[in-house]
Amino acid sequence: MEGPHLGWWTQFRPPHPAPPTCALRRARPARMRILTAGRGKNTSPERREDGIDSFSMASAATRKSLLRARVMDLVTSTAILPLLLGCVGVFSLFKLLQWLRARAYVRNAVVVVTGATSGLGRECARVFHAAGAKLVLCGRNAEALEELTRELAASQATKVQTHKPCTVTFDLAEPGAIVGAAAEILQCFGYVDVLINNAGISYRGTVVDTSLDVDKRVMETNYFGPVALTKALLPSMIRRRQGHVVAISSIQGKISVPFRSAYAASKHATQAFFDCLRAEVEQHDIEVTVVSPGYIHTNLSLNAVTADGSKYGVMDETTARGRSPSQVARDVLAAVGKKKKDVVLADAAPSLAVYLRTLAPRLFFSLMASRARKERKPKHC
Ligand SMILES: NC(=O)C1=CN([C@@H]2O[C@H](COP(=O)(O)OP(=O)(O)OC[C@H]3O[C@@H](n4cnc5c(N)ncnc54)[C@H](OP(=O)(O)O)[C@@H]3O)[C@@H](O)[C@H]2O)C=CC1
Ligand SMILES: CCCCCCCCCCCCCCCC(=O)OCC(=O)COP(=O)(O)O
Repeated sequence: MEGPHLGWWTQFRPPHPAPPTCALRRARPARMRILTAGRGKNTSPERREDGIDSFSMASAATRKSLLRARVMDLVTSTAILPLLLGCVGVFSLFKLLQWLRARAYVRNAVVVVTGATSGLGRECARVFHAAGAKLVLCGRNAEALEELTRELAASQATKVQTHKPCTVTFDLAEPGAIVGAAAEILQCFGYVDVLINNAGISYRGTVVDTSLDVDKRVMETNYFGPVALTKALLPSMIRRRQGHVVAISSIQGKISVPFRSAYAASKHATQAFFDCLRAEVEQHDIEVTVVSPGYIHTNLSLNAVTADGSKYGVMDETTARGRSPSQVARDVLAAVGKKKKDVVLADAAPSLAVYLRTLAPRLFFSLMASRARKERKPKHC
């Protein structure tokens, strides 16, 4: 007998419902087995007490559905496992091919890294060198560049053939230095395959207190310098119909947080410029990748400038708790190898904040205002 609570749907039940497959029947919870006991006695394929197999008693239609159920059982028990293993195999093969292609892309490629003397730039130099790239290391400090070159030349923990890097010393914030530096870069190996615009400087201060010179300095280093260098190297890439420009931006190129006006503005400008460039140079087969990391454990906060242009000189907790620069450098290598166009390398909250800024701007702005109120109290403002 059916319980009253089961009654309403039974009138829609087909006259000869297909019995559940073995797998399903096994999975059916005990409560349901009790509720359905006594129902559909004629259609149950189980052996009754009098020993008569209900299969042999069933009508033609029921037999057909029983047969279908048994075939399904067979298919699921025999085909699903090989099918699953096949999918895993194809996926692994695809990933392996992708990895091999990415590795081949950077092997023997001429890769320019700006800001190679510290943090993410130095780690990029290490991972691209180990991947077989011909490096042009750029920075302001010639001695630090030479030291890194010696370190890389001495390192042998790689199976691919490595190359001795070339170094070029210049200041990205000096507009007059860029054209000469680009010529020097081109002289190193004769051409450039990948330009990684990594060098940058951060900032701490209020808009009200910050001198315009500081805004300009941050923009020169983070925006106009990389833009000038890219423009200087682009014609040779276009001539060869080959090249890849990478901009190390920041999650602050997508969202703006208080007391970072100059830095966030420079990174937003970077995102915009390189997005435009990507669209324009696609016809010349040139790739553009914008990378937007969250906090990385580097010297960025130590080297940041403040409202009056002096050095901030503090290792912020957020920076100290940031991702390891070597991991981020490996992610940059992977992004370049896969010719990714836009990559965010940040934790969940900043990544979600990017969507919040677009989908619920009022909420995002009030969160930022409350962040400003909290941060204003203890320090630097
Ligand atoms: N650390 C972080 O939390 C994050 C960093 N980023 C970005 O990563 C990039 C690398 O920064 P990171 O490694 O963290 O910081 P670091 O301060 O450790 O390194 C910055 C590098 O940029 C170089 N640089 C600074 N100013 C100039 C200049 N005027 N001309 C030439 N080179 C210059 C520095 O050279 P020098 O040694 O001579 O000072 C140094 O090599 C930056 O673009 C930064 O905005 C993005 C998101 C998060
Ligand atoms: C739907 C839920 C969404 C939750 C979102 C809550 C809002 C969270 C705000 C997060 C702000 C994150 C700021 C991240 C800043 C950052 O990672 O910057 C990277 C840098 O470039 C570091 O530079 P800095 O000089 O500022 O150290």
